[in-house]
Amino acid sequence: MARSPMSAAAPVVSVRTTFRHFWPLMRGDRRLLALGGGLAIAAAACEVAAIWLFGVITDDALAARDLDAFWTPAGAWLGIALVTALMTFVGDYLTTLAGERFLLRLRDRVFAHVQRLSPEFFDRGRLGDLMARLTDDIEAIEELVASGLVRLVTAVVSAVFFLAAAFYVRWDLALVACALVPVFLLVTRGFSGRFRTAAGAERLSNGAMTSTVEESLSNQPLVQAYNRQETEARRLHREGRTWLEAKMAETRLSSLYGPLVEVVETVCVLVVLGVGAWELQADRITLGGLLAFAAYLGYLYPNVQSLGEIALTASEAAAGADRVQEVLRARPAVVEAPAARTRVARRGRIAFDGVTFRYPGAERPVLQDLRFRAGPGELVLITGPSGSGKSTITKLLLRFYDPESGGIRLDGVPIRELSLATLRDTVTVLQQENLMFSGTVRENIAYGRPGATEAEIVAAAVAADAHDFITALPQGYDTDIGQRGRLLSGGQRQRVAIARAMVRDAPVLVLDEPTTGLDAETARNVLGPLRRLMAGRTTILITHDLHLAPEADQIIMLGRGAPRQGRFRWEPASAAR
Ligand SMILES: Nc1ncnc2c1ncn2[C@@H]1O[C@H](COP(=O)(O)OP(=O)(O)OP(=O)(O)O)[C@@H](O)[C@H]1O
Repeated sequence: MARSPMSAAAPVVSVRTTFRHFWPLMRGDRRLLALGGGLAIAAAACEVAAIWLFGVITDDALAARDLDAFWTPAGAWLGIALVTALMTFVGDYLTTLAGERFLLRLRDRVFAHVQRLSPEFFDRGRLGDLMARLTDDIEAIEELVASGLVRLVTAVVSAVFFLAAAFYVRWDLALVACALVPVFLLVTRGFSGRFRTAAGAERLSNGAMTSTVEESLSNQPLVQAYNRQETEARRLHREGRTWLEAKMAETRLSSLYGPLVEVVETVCVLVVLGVGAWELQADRITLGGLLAFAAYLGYLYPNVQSLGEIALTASEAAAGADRVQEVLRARPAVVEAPAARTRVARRGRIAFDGVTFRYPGAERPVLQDLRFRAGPGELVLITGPSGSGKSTITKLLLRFYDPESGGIRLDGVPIRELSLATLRDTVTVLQQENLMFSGTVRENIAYGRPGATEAEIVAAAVAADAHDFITALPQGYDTDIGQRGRLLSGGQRQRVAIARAMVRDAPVLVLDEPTTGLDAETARNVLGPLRRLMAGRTTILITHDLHLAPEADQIIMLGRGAPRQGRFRWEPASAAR
């Protein structure tokens, strides 16, 4: 497996940097988030009032054995409970809505970025790991930037409320209760660094496991044909074990944290109750006052505890954010010119002017001083041994990479000056493997040009000799062709791909080994549709198969050194040289 361009362990970025980086994406929903947070804080204020009413009921109705004194505070308490319930519901709803919208925006942004990266990025990285970054890791960021922020603010403000109320009831007892804070800070500090490392390891092994599942499942025909099910199961088991260990290391920390803080809390509550009992005996506090005080502590401590948990979640989010930011830092191999042209003549004249190219990091160039020109209706056949750089020509023409020296022109305009969309709109590539999406035959043909009419789709299918087999399918053009079109035969997929290229109707056509994988008869049969597709267009045909050589206007032979080429009618004798 090639080394991934994304390192195994992403560089560590602080929680603050993560927050600063992703907060701008919250724009548009900040008010929603603030409203959600505001309601959560108001609900906490209501809790303070409710506890105060509880103290009033204890002293005025229960301790004084006076039922009349019960009704007013009880009614107020019920009213407050209803308002709190409503505010909690609306607050939760708004916070979640803001968080999910942030997530949607973030995912869209990362996906749009990923779609601009060169194929190189996908070739070197592991797809499953990238998928994990686009799902789980992005969600972790949401927990830091949106819902985490609201939880943090709410917990801080609530803690302040309950602490202030406790101080109001008995400041000296409240001071005893505050003894928790430094212990709590020390415990949290000790945990969060370790938790961050453990969470990073867990994210990483999660990515590795997803990659293994993705790879194994997408290669199932190979796995089953070679009886390698057990190897794959072992591979996944190994990754699963690593994940289990990483998850347990993380859980050991997160599960230890809660109980540890609770023990500290219990000690504090017991000290407060002990001092309270003494004060009660000396008549310096009422029973209602003491119970209300204890209740304020009962609400204060969970908030303090959740502050610690938020610190741990933030560490986890930062670990995920590192991995997402690494994707965002990846740069495409080519950059669009600032004032790129969006119009070309669309005639399809192409010129390679002394193109030399080497892949990033490669020692030797794949192509050296490649020169040729071609115009509408012409066929350039490119041949040569495997690995000689034939498919690389397509990648350069589509500008997935820029040449090291020399240049490529389209209708007289250097392709570096064109917008990528304009350039790629002008060129249709029929790839070696006919890539399909799951969906219907119609959708797959129309993929060539969004908005293609029914008549255009059918005409393209007819020209591609695909119409007859499509209408014989159970639901005709509406038949689902399965994952990556696997319910169709190789030859049928080829024709659907030709129909898709027809619908696209671009002036330049690149056929990359169009008959690879087809048996001799099927290959002969697609020649007709291919010729119809080529008619009037500038065609580059990359092939080992020299069937179409006699029709070529130019043949370029790639190999070691400079390409050999000629503008000639094919004569088998010259092929041997
Ligand atoms: N993304 C890449 N990074 C580095 N080297 C690459 C990359 N893609 C291809 N190569 C190398 O460049 C050379 C040319 O590859 P290319 O796919 O253009 O060959 P080809 O002539 O089309 O081969 P085939 O006939 O087998 O399809 C090969 O040696 C290959 O190993």
